Amino acid sequence: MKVLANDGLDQSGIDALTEKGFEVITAKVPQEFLVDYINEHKIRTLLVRSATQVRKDIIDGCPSLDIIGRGGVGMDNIDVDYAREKGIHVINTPSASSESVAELVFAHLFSGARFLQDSNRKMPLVGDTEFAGLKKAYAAGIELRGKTIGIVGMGRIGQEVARIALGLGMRVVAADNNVGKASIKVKFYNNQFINVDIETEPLQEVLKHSDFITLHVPAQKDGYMIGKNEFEIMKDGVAVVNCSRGGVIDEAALIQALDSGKVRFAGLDVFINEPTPSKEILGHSKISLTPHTGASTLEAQDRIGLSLAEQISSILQIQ
Ligand SMILES: O=C(O)[C@H](O)COP(=O)(O)O
Repeated sequence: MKVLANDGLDQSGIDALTEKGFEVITAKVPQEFLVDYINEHKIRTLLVRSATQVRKDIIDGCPSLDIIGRGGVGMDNIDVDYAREKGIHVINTPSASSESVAELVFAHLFSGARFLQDSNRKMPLVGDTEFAGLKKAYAAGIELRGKTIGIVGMGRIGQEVARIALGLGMRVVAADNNVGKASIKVKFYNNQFINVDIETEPLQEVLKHSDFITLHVPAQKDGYMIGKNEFEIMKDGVAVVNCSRGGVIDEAALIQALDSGKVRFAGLDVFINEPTPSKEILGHSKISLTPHTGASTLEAQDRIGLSLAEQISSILQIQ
């Protein structure tokens, strides 16, 4: 029983699968050779992250496949319905990375609020006499405490963001077409639990009233969710973070809003044309940028590996 983990797999998953008798191959097979590789090696389970595309050509070309597994949440790189129609099991790990993605949201928020991305870029480049100038340029930082964070998408990650925000003393507002009221349980260090009910509001209201906006929605099929019109209704000096999918924000409109000062800063873990961001995004002093690493923590990948191994064993009924 061969498993090809084409975008890698944490050792936890490799060990758990090997223990059950699977042979786990972690070769990174280029997209164009994937069909031949899977057939030649009689692969029955294909595991991917977001890099490998599992489209109709792979599904039709590889009749040996029983399972397609996504180590992560978003399955926009897999033709899920088509694969299921063909009788292939398609699985993912929806809850394994929520904490890690939510923490990255705050890494971007703190970075932008205190100009870390710009000082990291500039300090190695300036001479002694210019440091004072930089200090002045970075003097107008802002605090998160007491500010309003607007969470767009109150799924697992959105709720984890809310938990951290409440712990930081932020006011939380949220929009979600599917969740009317999110009940969040917050645990504090003294082991006290507090239940907080967050009623969702229409997107426009959240955009209007938030100091910070963070997006937790799937890849958009019908154009940008946040474009010129949406930036216009936001507060002056708002900050926007996107750790969901590239293409949710219109990047040209974002650059314009940053340059005009409408948007104070942006944090982007995802962007159009991944893995290569546009020059404008890459060099912008007001953008804190990461290369789609929301789920890339030791803890999240460990949980993802274990979850995939458990699901595969259970589907194939291996005790
Ligand atoms: O959908 C996800 O789980 C994230 O976007 C993570 O993607 P990655 O596994 O490619 O890091």
